[in-house]
Amino acid sequence: MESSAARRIILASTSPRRRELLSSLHIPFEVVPSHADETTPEDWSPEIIVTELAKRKADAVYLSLNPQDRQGVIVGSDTVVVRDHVVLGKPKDKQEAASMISSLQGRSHQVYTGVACIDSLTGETRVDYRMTVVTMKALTEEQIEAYAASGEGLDKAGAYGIQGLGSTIVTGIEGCYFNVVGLPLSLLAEMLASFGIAVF
Ligand SMILES: Cc1cn([C@H]2C[C@H](O)[C@@H](COP(=O)(O)OP(=O)(O)OP(=O)(O)O)O2)c(=O)[nH]c1=O
Repeated sequence: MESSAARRIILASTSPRRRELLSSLHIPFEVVPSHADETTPEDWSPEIIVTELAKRKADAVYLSLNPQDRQGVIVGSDTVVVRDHVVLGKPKDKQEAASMISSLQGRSHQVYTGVACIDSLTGETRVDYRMTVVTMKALTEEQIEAYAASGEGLDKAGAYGIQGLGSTIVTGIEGCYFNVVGLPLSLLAEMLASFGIAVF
């Protein structure tokens, strides 16, 4: 298998979480923020939304590279929370954050993350996703307001962060933890391996 040092990895993301998660694989990478259009038709399923948006994010960076700089593998990713078939992205303010948490507490929901990898040398693209079930404890109105007021969930799908204070309101998960935080590392490692990049 080709050495990972021979291929660049470009993370097409503005997310500090995705950067931290990718760092934990101990492979060199660079970050190029991607500003793709994230609007989607109403009737798209969560699977289609996250795979299509992951691809759009990776594509935007691919297209921004000079043809002579196209050597690395570009990684794009997108996360949504789904409750009763309703897709929740990031809240627009603390009020919407409180209403999202109110709808998620005391029950389970799904978190979908799509990952797209583009080999910028050949244009070959792989896209896949993972789904994790997250269960949240029942919360009082005061607890919901206090958590929303912390601001932690404002830049996160579903208005919470399982990796922060949100850890105290999540009672369990089924599936990949890293998928909830925005980058399913076991899936990513498989996708990189298919491009000849071994993480160990
Ligand atoms: C549910 C959940 C989501 N999140 C985050 C992961 C994603 O960064 C974010 C969902 O928004 P995304 O639109 O997937 O990503 P982003 O805008 O943060 O970054 P990018 O530039 O790559 O598009 O929510 C957590 O950090 N913790 C959680 O528990």
